[in-house]
Amino acid sequence: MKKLRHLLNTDIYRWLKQCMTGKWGALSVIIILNVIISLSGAVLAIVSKQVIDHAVQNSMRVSGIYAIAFALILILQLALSSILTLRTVKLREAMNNDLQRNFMDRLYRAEWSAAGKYHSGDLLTHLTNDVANVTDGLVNTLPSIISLIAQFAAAFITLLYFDKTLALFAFLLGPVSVLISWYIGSRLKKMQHQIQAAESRYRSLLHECVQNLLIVKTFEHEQDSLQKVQASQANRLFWILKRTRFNVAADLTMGIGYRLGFFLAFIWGAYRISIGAASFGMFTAFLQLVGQIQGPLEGLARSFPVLIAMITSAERLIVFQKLESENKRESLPAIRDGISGLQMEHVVYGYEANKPILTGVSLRIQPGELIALIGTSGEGKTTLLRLLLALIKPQTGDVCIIGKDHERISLSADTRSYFSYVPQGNTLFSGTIADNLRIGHPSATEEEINAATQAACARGFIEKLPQGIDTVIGEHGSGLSEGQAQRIAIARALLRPAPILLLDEATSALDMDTEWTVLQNIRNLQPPRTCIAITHRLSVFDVCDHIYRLSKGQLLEQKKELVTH
Ligand SMILES: Nc1ncnc2c1ncn2[C@@H]1O[C@H](COP(=O)(O)OP(=O)(O)OP(=O)(O)O)[C@@H](O)[C@H]1O
Repeated sequence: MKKLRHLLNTDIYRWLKQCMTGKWGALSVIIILNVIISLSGAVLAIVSKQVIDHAVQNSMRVSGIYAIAFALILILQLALSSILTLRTVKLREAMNNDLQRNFMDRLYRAEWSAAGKYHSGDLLTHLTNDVANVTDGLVNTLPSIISLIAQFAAAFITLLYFDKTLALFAFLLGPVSVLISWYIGSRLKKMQHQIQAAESRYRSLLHECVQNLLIVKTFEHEQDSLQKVQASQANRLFWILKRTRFNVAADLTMGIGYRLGFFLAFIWGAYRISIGAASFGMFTAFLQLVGQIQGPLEGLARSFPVLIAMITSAERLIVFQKLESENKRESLPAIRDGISGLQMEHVVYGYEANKPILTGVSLRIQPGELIALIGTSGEGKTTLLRLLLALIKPQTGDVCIIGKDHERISLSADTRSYFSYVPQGNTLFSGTIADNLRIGHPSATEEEINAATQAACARGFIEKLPQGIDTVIGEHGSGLSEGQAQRIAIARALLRPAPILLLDEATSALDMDTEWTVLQNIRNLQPPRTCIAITHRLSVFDVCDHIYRLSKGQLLEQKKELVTH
């Protein structure tokens, strides 16, 4: 009973129905085409009986007319099959794209801390395998099940008309098939979850190996890495083979049953001819119809694993639908373009309960000030920026933006539009330098781009590149030096029309003079921007208005003279 309830989980069906919104028409056409093609099989059996019986009775003209009808049905079947293929591919691709877009949308809307728990390889498995399983189930398997049922019903009724005993015998196979399929289904579902989990682990590993190619090579880690891949492949193979063995055993059991049924029907038909109870035409129609009853039953049993894969994948995708959303309103607050300050009061935050990283941080930054944030590694400097970006929320305390007229705006996903951010590490996309810069401001003019690259000390080296700003760079800025990539990331942040700039060791790869010039340029921006720069360099302190040190979860202002000497 519990298994039954699990298989009939209404959440899944509600979600699948939602996936089909706007596509019922296209799916209906596919179902109708499938049903027509299936039913034409029963018509073909009746027509073939007429062709043979009239030929045996020497009425060749009537037999010929039926033969033409037979040929026309075959042509119709071919034509409808081609249309069906085209329609199915179109709907499948549309569904695939919608589901993938919807998944990405959920991911972007979800709380950063919740979405960040997933490995990128796992997310890719959801985006590809699970989405493909759901589309395949809805677009291919579902219409095929309906047409198989129609085919079964039509063949059964026709057979009932010709021979009641055989029809009832064939019908008995129905409930038996359903029971066997149900048993197979409930066992397969568990295996399918294991397979998808193994697939996710495998992809995650491959993804990391490819991303860290440089580390693997320079640490001569090739053999270890390949061994890890092999172990993960073995685990994945174990589950795939387990499922395949189970499927083969189930197929074999059913196959033997169906072939035995066909054999008995054959003997029965031969016996009926021998006693003169059936014609030769009836005998051929007979065998076709028995095939058309058993075929659907076999087909239905084969559809079961695909349906189970669809349900399992739907369950995995639904988990993402339930990730907490950020509640973004997407309206731009009024003072976004003005100068803003910041205030933090007694902020406490920890990623895990009872393990606070920030234990009572208070800070006030006046509009237009440039603040240096220092502290030993792991003290929580990046965490503080994440709080400002509302990627995480303080457990207690208050953080707000102070507007030009001293109005307070509490932080939320919406106030992210007040901030521009340069995170640690290389965060460039593959594409041209211009594409990367326009992430900061999609409609930026050439003058704005020039001003931003100039302020970030990036204009000089960009102009020396043969393609200039249209130079194509690789993944994570490959083709550029670390310092050049950092300057493009800073220019991208400067282009964003946001009053507060957050720099997380954004100048760490620059030489001291360039770093100093970049910060000085930021200081001289018009309109001025409030800026927090996390840095470990003493040289930049004289550009800053204040220096704060994060230590043991508390923020303390440092005198410049004390830090620099
Ligand atoms: N997503 C996360 N989940 C759990 N713990 C985290 C997470 N990110 C950081 N931490 C932990 O929080 C603490 C502060 O990390 P944070 O990155 O803020 O330090 P930091 O001062 O910026 O360090 P660094 O100077 O090395 O960049 C560290 O102990 C780190 O292990």
